[in-house]
Amino acid sequence: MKLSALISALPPGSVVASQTADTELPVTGLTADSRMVEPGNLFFALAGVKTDGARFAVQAASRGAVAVVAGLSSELPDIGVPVLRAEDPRQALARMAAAFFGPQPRVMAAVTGTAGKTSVASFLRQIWAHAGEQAAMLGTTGVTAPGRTEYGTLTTPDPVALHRLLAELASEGVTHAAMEASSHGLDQRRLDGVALSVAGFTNLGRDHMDYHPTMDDYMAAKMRLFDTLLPKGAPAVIFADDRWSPKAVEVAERAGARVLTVGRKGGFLSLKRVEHLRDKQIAEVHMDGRIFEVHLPLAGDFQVANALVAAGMAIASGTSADQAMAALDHLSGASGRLELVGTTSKGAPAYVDYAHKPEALENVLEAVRPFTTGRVIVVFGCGGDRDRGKRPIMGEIATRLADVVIVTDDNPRSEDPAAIRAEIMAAAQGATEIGDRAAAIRQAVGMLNAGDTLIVAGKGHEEGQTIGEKVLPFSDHIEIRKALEELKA
Ligand SMILES: CC(=O)N[C@H]1[C@@H](OP(=O)(O)OP(=O)(O)OC[C@H]2O[C@@H](n3ccc(=O)[nH]c3=O)[C@H](O)[C@@H]2O)O[C@H](CO)[C@@H](O)[C@@H]1O[C@H](C)C(=O)N[C@@H](C)C(=O)N[C@H](CCC(=O)O)C(=O)O
Ligand SMILES: Nc1ncnc2c1ncn2[C@@H]1O[C@H](COP(=O)(O)OP(=O)(O)OP(=O)(O)O)[C@@H](O)[C@H]1O
Ligand SMILES: N[C@H](CCC[C@H](N)C(=O)O)C(=O)O
Ligand SMILES: [Mg+2]
Repeated sequence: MKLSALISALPPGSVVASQTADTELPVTGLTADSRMVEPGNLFFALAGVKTDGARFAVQAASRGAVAVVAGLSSELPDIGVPVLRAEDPRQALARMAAAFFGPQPRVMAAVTGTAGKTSVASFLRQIWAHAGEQAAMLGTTGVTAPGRTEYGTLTTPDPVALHRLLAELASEGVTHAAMEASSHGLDQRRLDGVALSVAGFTNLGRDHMDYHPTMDDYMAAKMRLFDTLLPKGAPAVIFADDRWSPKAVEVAERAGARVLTVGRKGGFLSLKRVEHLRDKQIAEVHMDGRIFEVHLPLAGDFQVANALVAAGMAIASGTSADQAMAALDHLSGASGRLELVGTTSKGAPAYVDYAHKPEALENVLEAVRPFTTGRVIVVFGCGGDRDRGKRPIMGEIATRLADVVIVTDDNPRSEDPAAIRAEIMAAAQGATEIGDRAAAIRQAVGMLNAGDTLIVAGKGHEEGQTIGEKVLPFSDHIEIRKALEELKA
């Protein structure tokens, strides 16, 4: 593709080429990482959290970059290749990547919120598939599409990886794709080239306070999905019962979206009654004067919320209400989201859950209480090199809502694991500290009596424990199963 074709994918004037630039040059690929530049690539010099890509423009040029895109005030040495100046180089990258790779599934849906994104994206894919569509999802757990499942690393991939993937999916016949929009992804313009048909919002709680200076800034990043990325008049499906819902509705309405609210206070899908059983819930949902009885085969109040957001997004994107509602009776939970891994011979269940932030932990502990006649036992830790402020908050929540709390390690990364545990323990009166996560799980499983429930929180679907630079194989599922077997032996 010619450089001129990529430039014309952007709004006029948003990128300016130096006079010497030959815009008829062919571009062989796009990248923001100088180490990945191949001859003929267009290199994007982006200012990042750790460093500034401008420092690597020389390396990019020497590896054969055909031109460099940089910010208006970014200081570049003379690198001997044409420079394009962009007002918003991250947005230029996203839009050019979309133009470079071409096709996307016809119906693209994105969901944002602090908790529930993976679950909603997974449910939406399942509803579409149930309705006979070729459907995919991409997010924290990787990519799931007809004939492919791949483990991923980022919740929202960078634009180049994202658009390469969307083009592949489209060429494989996928017509519907649900993706997660993380606040990092939205803030860093990773989704700015996606042609959205529908967007969703679940809730807002404390997360990533190491990256976003305030809650308002965090909310504003999430709201880019509605006020910048969603085309005017397109549907915005918003969970109505969260503290931040009114704000989300206001932003989406102001941006000209067709706002559809779901939940107890929802106007589009209105939740009237929920009956909680141990591993299923029966919900009565009203829509347009019609009454649907949903038998959701999942535990946890929050899964009803996620199912309603997903159903709302499916209906808003063309699935019939009958098909969407019927599909809810057949949903499987996303891997590691309040997932029942096994039970003891006395019938006590052991769940794996991905709660790694305060509200999620609160929700999951509250969700199991109604069907726990004995004790709620929780094993959890907090990740290193991530928001430190959440550690004591999670310690307090665990001791308030569980009967037995075991504090352990969860991806200490470059930090001292004992110091992380100490920050949690400071607010977790009466908790036990066992650093070795496998030993913590074994101890918790060994304690289970009839009527008790175990929650192992924080790692969900993860398959490794990151200690320093190393990722050691680790799975909560495997450790729970091992401990249950030892108990039965
Ligand atoms: C903090 C953060 O979000 N960082 C992301 C960001 O990196 P950055 O631009 O800030 O990188 P940087 O290291 O400062 O470097 C600046 C620029 O110089 C370039 N560079 C750097 C070194 C070099 O030798 N040559 C070179 O060209 C880099 O490629 C980059 O373009 O942009 C990169 C490209 O898209 C991402 O890979 C990277 O994600 C890192 C790996 C990461 O861990 N991100 C996490 C926090 C994240 O994004 N999480 C969210 C949310 C998860 C959730 O829901 O909880 C997600 O969507 O996964
Ligand atoms: N609607 C919800 N409200 C509150 N908590 C929820 C909700 N949905 C899920 N959770 C909790 O959050 C955890 C993560 O859920 P999920 O993976 O669906 O969210 P996510 O937004 O994708 O999270 P992440 O940003 O970490 O990828 C679950 O294991 C559960 O504990
Ligand atoms: N996407 C999240 C996942 C956190 C999962 C938890 N196990 C941890 O390591 O903190 C993050 O990178 O902040
Ligand atoms: Mg997720």
